[in-house]
Amino acid sequence: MTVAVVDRGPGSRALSQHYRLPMVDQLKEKGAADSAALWLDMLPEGLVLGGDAARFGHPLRVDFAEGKNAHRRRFGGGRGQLIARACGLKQGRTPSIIDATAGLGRDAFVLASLGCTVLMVERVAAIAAVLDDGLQRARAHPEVAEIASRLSLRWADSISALGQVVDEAGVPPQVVHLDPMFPHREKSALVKKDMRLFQALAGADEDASQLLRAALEVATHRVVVKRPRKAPSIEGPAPSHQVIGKTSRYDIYVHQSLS
Ligand SMILES: C[S@@+](CC[C@H](N)C(=O)[O-])C[C@H]1O[C@@H](n2cnc3c(N)ncnc32)[C@H](O)[C@@H]1O
Repeated sequence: MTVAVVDRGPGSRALSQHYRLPMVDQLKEKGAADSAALWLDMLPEGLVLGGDAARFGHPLRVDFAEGKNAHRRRFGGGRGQLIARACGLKQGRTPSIIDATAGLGRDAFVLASLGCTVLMVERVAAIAAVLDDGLQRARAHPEVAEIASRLSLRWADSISALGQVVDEAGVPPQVVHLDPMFPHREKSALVKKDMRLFQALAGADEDASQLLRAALEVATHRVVVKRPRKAPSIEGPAPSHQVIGKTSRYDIYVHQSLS
């Protein structure tokens, strides 16, 4: 799927060079000539990722201070929620975490809001670009700046680069969090439009078993993998145990317990 950067001057050109994405002339209006194309546009409210509205719905933007992220921060259930239990945040523990499938950073933001330092890794350029933009704005936002100071981002493929990312960070993570895409079942008309955009860009992450292997090599304590509740585990070693919620579950692969 092609993603082009809308030409709005030097900032957008730098973005296109950094992520090696083509530019599109503003006058051609964001890929209107090609309904399969997606675009990144630097607007006053932040970097937005969009495409043909009938196919993909509203453009996406990462905003850690508003919307779903803000709601989950206020009412999400703190350390009682599934992700916190899976990552071992019991009794005040705040492990260091790599989120090796960062996406829009929602899970990483939850973990950072509970006190963890989280290094996010995302391999799709356009997703990494909107996530980085959201992170920069969060660092300047009084309500979430403190949380955002615990988040960092690398644009890389975790399968090939996790070892190098860890070397650069200087300390191996205690926990690696994985939430690969899961192939969707029949009811594609019911798949939310922003998910369709995401699926068009990220695909079905069919190399998840290689990702699990790479994660197991770098995590000192555990790897946690989010799955739909009834989905099979990722091909590879059997999980040590599971934490099961209403719609999703975590498979947990333990090297040693978190103290
Ligand atoms: C389901 S989404 C993750 C959503 C994320 N947990 C959140 O809260 O926003 C999966 C993401 O993982 C990314 N991904 C999958 N395999 C990856 C890999 N090997 N390296 C880096 N990113 C990967 C995909 O590009 C996609 O953006």
